[in-house]
Amino acid sequence: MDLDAALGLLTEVPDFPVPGVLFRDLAPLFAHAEGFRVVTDALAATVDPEVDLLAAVEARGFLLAAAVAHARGLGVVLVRKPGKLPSVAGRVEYALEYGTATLELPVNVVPPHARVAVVDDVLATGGTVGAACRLLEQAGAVVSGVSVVLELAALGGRDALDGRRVQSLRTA
Ligand SMILES: O=P(O)(O)OC[C@H]1O[C@H](OP(=O)(O)OP(=O)(O)O)[C@H](O)[C@@H]1O
Ligand SMILES: Nc1ncnc2[nH]cnc12
Repeated sequence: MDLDAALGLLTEVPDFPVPGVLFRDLAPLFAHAEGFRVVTDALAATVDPEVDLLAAVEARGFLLAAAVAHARGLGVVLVRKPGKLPSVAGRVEYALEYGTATLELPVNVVPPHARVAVVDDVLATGGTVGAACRLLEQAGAVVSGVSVVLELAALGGRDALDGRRVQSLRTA
């Protein structure tokens, strides 16, 4: 299966989770052994060889980052939604395409000056990945780049990331 066919496993769901949003559902891709491998290998190839660590945002980002981490021999910083972490190193609030949210960074997982690549499934407004980048940078890390499966260009996520390097497998 090639990358185009693998990305063809994504489906579009109108008016989810709120009216007016065209939701891009990666569940069929995650459930397809070959499609998932093709996409995670392609995503792994976008990650700067010099990085020390990956970071990902709960929940879909965790799945992709774990596969990329395995492929590249890296660890993953788990950036979490509120109330999950016993000790919080940093917290940011941000706006989503559909609502607002908060992310938290665990203590003692990001070494100062670590070079970190952020992995996620969808870049929409950039609120989520931007918040993760700010958390990592507040902790003293350097964000070397952002790798996503799908970029929704009309929502301006790339511009919201203030010049950080963004690589997407597909732009819609
Ligand atoms: O660029 P943005 O506008 O911030 O949107 C992209 C984010 O939205 C989705 O996460 P969601 O919060 O829906 O969580 P999930 O992974 O738990 O489904 C997606 O997984 C991205 O992280
Ligand atoms: N349209 C969308 N589809 C899937 N995930 C999203 N996250 C933010 N916007 C999204």
